[in-house]
Amino acid sequence: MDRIRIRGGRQLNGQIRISGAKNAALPLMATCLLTDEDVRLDNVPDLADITTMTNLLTHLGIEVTTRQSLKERSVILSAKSLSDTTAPYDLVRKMRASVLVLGPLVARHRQAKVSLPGGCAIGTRPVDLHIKGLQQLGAEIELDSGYILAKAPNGLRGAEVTFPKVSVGATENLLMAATLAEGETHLINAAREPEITDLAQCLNAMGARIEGLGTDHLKVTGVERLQGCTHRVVADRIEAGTYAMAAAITGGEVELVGLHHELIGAAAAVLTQAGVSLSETAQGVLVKRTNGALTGVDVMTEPFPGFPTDLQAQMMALMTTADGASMITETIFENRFMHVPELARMGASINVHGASAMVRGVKKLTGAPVMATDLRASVSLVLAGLAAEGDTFLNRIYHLDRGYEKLTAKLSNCGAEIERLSDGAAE
Ligand SMILES: CC(=O)N[C@H]1[C@@H](OP(=O)(O)OP(=O)(O)OC[C@H]2O[C@@H](n3ccc(=O)[nH]c3=O)[C@H](O)[C@@H]2O)O[C@H](CO)[C@@H](O)[C@@H]1O
Ligand SMILES: C=C(OP(=O)(O)O)C(=O)O
Repeated sequence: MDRIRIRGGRQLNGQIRISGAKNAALPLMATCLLTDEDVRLDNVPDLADITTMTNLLTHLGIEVTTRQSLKERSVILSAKSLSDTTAPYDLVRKMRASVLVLGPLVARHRQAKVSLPGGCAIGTRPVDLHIKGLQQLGAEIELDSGYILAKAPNGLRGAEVTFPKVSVGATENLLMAATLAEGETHLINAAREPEITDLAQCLNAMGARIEGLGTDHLKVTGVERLQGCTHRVVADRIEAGTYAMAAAITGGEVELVGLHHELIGAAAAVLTQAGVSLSETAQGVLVKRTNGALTGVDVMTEPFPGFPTDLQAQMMALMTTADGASMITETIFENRFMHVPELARMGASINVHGASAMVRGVKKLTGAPVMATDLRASVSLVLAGLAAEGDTFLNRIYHLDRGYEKLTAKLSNCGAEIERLSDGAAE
């Protein structure tokens, strides 16, 4: 199994091009199930999760063509006919976002059989809100042998769906399904993440009628059919936030290219408080420490526009060497502190009490062999390794391949000493 070796202590200086967002590209790929015309997506990141979604769509009978130019990758998806409406366990278990085919399949093809995704390292992650919402749109749903069996023989019909809890995935599934439902659908207490706005913009370009973009009340007037379109995937604000924190933890200066300042949102406000300056440039955002030192700040994860849970682990890594203490509270997932014991092995001082972690800044971290069980926890250990004295060896790096395109190249182009070691390479 591959590992990453990081020799810490190098400042990051230079430019990093921000890729298209994984969490936008995945639901966008599922939109092809809503039309028999081609959906072309530009700025699609080259990631393991995109390959998993490609494999799932191919399994369903979609023709997927990938075009790679010097700068970026495009994917053309054609769902002229489907050979299957089943998303099997073996594909769904690899990636929870596979459940996003449920809404589009039942809306256009009037039936779907999708494996229940099950829990994962960060929490139990049920899909009850997806199921209840689709039932409110008229789908008949049963659970059988680990599968969601959904049908809507006469098509879906619009309804008012109030989510009891904000869910990104449930909002996306319902939004896609509602585009082809008869009549009006109101999604109330909908998630407002920029990736949802990106999805709604793509659906509108396909002929959907969605209003209220960027708000927690999406109104969808169903249409009979959707057409193809070309859409550019929004930049990855989580990747950008991660590299902003990498620049800050090493005391360097990095320009994040291809990113609008507003997209970083609450993370930018927290970073500013911690002593990191983010200024707009012609090409993106320049990140550096404001006055040399980092200051401990309290952070609580929340649905957008709050501080994203997908940056919590990286923020914690940043706080390990800040002056003073920082209280980090995770409110979205019940088990998203797996990075804590590994950061502690590198010399961090962190105490967890329930959903909060108290981080007391230390003078330095030291390199160590570490591993993590999810994507963001893994990358937080990369950040710690960049700042640590000595060598860090990161194991189980397949998690990183799910969400960080060209991670080692992007960091080493900015002066990091980081390399991927193939199985058997000497330490
Ligand atoms: C592919 C993708 O975009 N993944 C993101 C998406 O995941 P995902 O869409 O799975 O996350 P949700 O927003 O749905 O989950 C938020 C919370 O709601 C709970 N919940 C969710 C659905 C449901 O039916 N019932 C229920 O109880 C979850 O367990 C969790 O505690 O949003 C998360 C929260 O910003 C991010 O961390 C993930 O990176
Ligand atoms: C939790 C994440 O992804 P997923 O929802 O695909 O597990 C993530 O991107 O941090």
